[in-house]
Amino acid sequence: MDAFATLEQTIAKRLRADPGSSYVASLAAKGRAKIAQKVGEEAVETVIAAVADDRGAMVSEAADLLFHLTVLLHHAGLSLNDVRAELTRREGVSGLAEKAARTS
Ligand SMILES: N=c1c2ncn([C@@H]3O[C@H](COP(=O)(O)OP(=O)(O)OP(=O)(O)O)[C@@H](O)[C@H]3O)c2ncn1[C@@H]1O[C@H](COP(=O)(O)O)[C@@H](O)[C@H]1O
Repeated sequence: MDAFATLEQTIAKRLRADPGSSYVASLAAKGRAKIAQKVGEEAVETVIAAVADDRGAMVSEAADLLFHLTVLLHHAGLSLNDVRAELTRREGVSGLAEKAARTS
Protein backbone atom coordinates (compact mmCIF):
# COMPACT_ATOMS: atom_id res chain seq x y z
CA MET A 1 0.00 0.00 0.00
CA ASP A 2 1.42 3.42 -0.85
CA ALA A 3 1.92 6.25 1.64
CA PHE A 4 -1.23 8.10 0.56
CA ALA A 5 -3.44 5.01 0.98
CA THR A 6 -1.95 4.31 4.42
CA LEU A 7 -2.39 7.97 5.41
CA GLU A 8 -6.03 7.94 4.28
CA GLN A 9 -6.76 4.82 6.37
CA THR A 10 -5.16 6.44 9.41
CA ILE A 11 -7.03 9.73 8.90
CA ALA A 12 -10.36 7.92 8.52
CA LYS A 13 -9.76 6.15 11.86
CA ARG A 14 -8.42 9.23 13.67
CA LEU A 15 -11.41 11.38 12.65
CA ARG A 16 -13.43 9.19 15.02
CA ALA A 17 -10.79 9.18 17.77
CA ASP A 18 -10.59 11.07 21.06
CA PRO A 19 -9.36 14.64 20.34
CA GLY A 20 -6.99 14.31 23.31
CA SER A 21 -5.19 11.40 21.67
CA SER A 22 -4.75 12.53 18.09
CA TYR A 23 -3.81 15.64 16.10
CA VAL A 24 -6.30 14.74 13.33
CA ALA A 25 -9.11 14.30 15.88
CA SER A 26 -8.20 17.54 17.67
CA LEU A 27 -8.19 19.44 14.37
CA ALA A 28 -11.52 17.89 13.33
CA ALA A 29 -13.02 18.89 16.68
CA LYS A 30 -12.23 22.54 15.82
CA GLY A 31 -14.37 22.26 12.68
CA ARG A 32 -14.15 22.43 8.89
CA ALA A 33 -13.16 26.12 8.82
CA LYS A 34 -10.09 25.47 11.02
CA ILE A 35 -8.98 22.56 8.80
CA ALA A 36 -9.43 24.76 5.72
CA GLN A 37 -7.41 27.51 7.41
CA LYS A 38 -4.55 25.04 7.99
CA VAL A 39 -4.68 24.06 4.29
CA GLY A 40 -4.36 27.75 3.40
CA GLU A 41 -1.41 28.25 5.77
CA GLU A 42 0.44 25.21 4.47
CA ALA A 43 -0.21 26.32 0.87
CA VAL A 44 1.33 29.72 1.62
CA GLU A 45 4.33 28.04 3.30
CA THR A 46 4.78 25.85 0.22
CA VAL A 47 4.67 28.93 -2.02
CA ILE A 48 7.25 30.73 0.17
CA ALA A 49 9.58 27.69 -0.03
CA ALA A 50 9.15 27.58 -3.82
CA VAL A 51 9.89 31.28 -4.27
CA ALA A 52 12.98 30.87 -2.06
CA ASP A 53 13.99 27.90 -4.24
CA ASP A 54 14.37 25.79 -1.07
CA ARG A 55 13.74 22.29 -2.40
CA GLY A 56 13.96 20.60 1.02
CA ALA A 57 11.39 23.00 2.49
CA MET A 58 9.20 22.55 -0.59
CA VAL A 59 9.02 18.80 0.02
CA SER A 60 8.34 19.27 3.73
CA GLU A 61 5.70 21.98 3.24
CA ALA A 62 4.08 20.05 0.37
CA ALA A 63 3.80 17.04 2.72
CA ASP A 64 2.10 19.28 5.33
CA LEU A 65 -0.19 20.68 2.62
CA LEU A 66 -1.20 17.30 1.20
CA PHE A 67 -1.73 15.90 4.70
CA HIS A 68 -4.05 18.75 5.72
CA LEU A 69 -5.83 18.69 2.34
CA THR A 70 -6.47 14.97 2.80
CA VAL A 71 -7.90 15.62 6.28
CA LEU A 72 -10.14 18.34 4.79
CA LEU A 73 -11.42 16.01 2.04
CA HIS A 74 -12.19 13.23 4.53
CA HIS A 75 -13.91 15.65 6.91
CA ALA A 76 -16.23 16.48 3.98
CA GLY A 77 -16.88 12.80 3.22
CA LEU A 78 -14.54 12.82 0.21
CA SER A 79 -11.23 11.09 -0.48
CA LEU A 80 -8.21 11.22 -2.77
CA ASN A 81 -10.11 8.77 -5.00
CA ASP A 82 -12.60 11.54 -5.79
CA VAL A 83 -9.71 13.81 -6.82
CA ARG A 84 -8.14 10.95 -8.81
CA ALA A 85 -11.44 10.39 -10.66
CA GLU A 86 -11.67 14.08 -11.51
CA LEU A 87 -8.10 14.13 -12.85
CA THR A 88 -8.82 11.00 -14.90
CA ARG A 89 -11.99 12.61 -16.27
CA ARG A 90 -9.95 15.69 -17.29
CA GLU A 91 -7.39 13.48 -19.04
CA GLY A 92 -10.27 12.05 -21.09
CA VAL A 93 -11.63 15.51 -21.91
CA SER A 94 -8.19 16.76 -22.87
CA GLY A 95 -7.59 13.59 -24.94
CA LEU A 96 -10.89 14.15 -26.79
CA ALA A 97 -9.91 17.77 -27.47
CA GLU A 98 -6.55 16.64 -28.88
CA LYS A 99 -8.30 14.03 -31.06
CA ALA A 100 -10.80 16.62 -32.34
CA ALA A 101 -7.94 19.01 -33.15
CA ARG A 102 -6.11 16.25 -35.09
CA THR A 103 -9.16 15.28 -37.13
CA SER A 104 -10.39 18.82 -37.94
N1 LIG B 1 1.30 13.64 8.35
C1 LIG B 1 0.96 14.10 9.44
C2 LIG B 1 1.26 15.45 9.82
N2 LIG B 1 1.89 16.45 9.16
C3 LIG B 1 1.85 17.51 10.00
N3 LIG B 1 1.23 17.18 11.15
C4 LIG B 1 0.96 18.04 12.31
O1 LIG B 1 0.38 19.23 11.86
C5 LIG B 1 0.56 20.22 12.83
C6 LIG B 1 0.72 21.54 12.11
O2 LIG B 1 1.85 22.16 12.50
P1 LIG B 1 1.96 23.72 12.53
O3 LIG B 1 3.34 24.02 13.00
O4 LIG B 1 1.54 24.30 11.23
O5 LIG B 1 0.83 24.15 13.53
P2 LIG B 1 0.67 24.15 15.07
O6 LIG B 1 1.36 25.34 15.58
O7 LIG B 1 1.04 22.84 15.70
O8 LIG B 1 -0.92 24.25 15.07
P3 LIG B 1 -1.90 25.47 15.20
O9 LIG B 1 -2.53 25.26 16.54
O10 LIG B 1 -1.14 26.73 15.03
O11 LIG B 1 -2.92 25.25 14.11
C7 LIG B 1 1.73 19.77 13.73
O12 LIG B 1 1.23 19.49 15.01
C8 LIG B 1 2.20 18.50 13.04
O13 LIG B 1 2.62 17.50 13.97
C9 LIG B 1 0.84 15.92 11.08
N4 LIG B 1 0.14 15.13 11.95
C10 LIG B 1 -0.13 13.85 11.59
N5 LIG B 1 0.25 13.31 10.37
C11 LIG B 1 -0.13 11.95 9.99
O14 LIG B 1 -1.40 11.67 10.54
C12 LIG B 1 -1.34 10.45 11.26
C13 LIG B 1 -2.31 10.51 12.43
O15 LIG B 1 -1.86 11.44 13.38
P4 LIG B 1 -2.66 11.58 14.78
O16 LIG B 1 -3.99 12.11 14.44
O17 LIG B 1 -1.84 12.54 15.61
O18 LIG B 1 -2.71 10.20 15.37
C14 LIG B 1 0.13 10.29 11.69
O19 LIG B 1 0.45 8.95 11.85
C15 LIG B 1 0.85 10.88 10.49
O20 LIG B 1 0.96 9.89 9.48
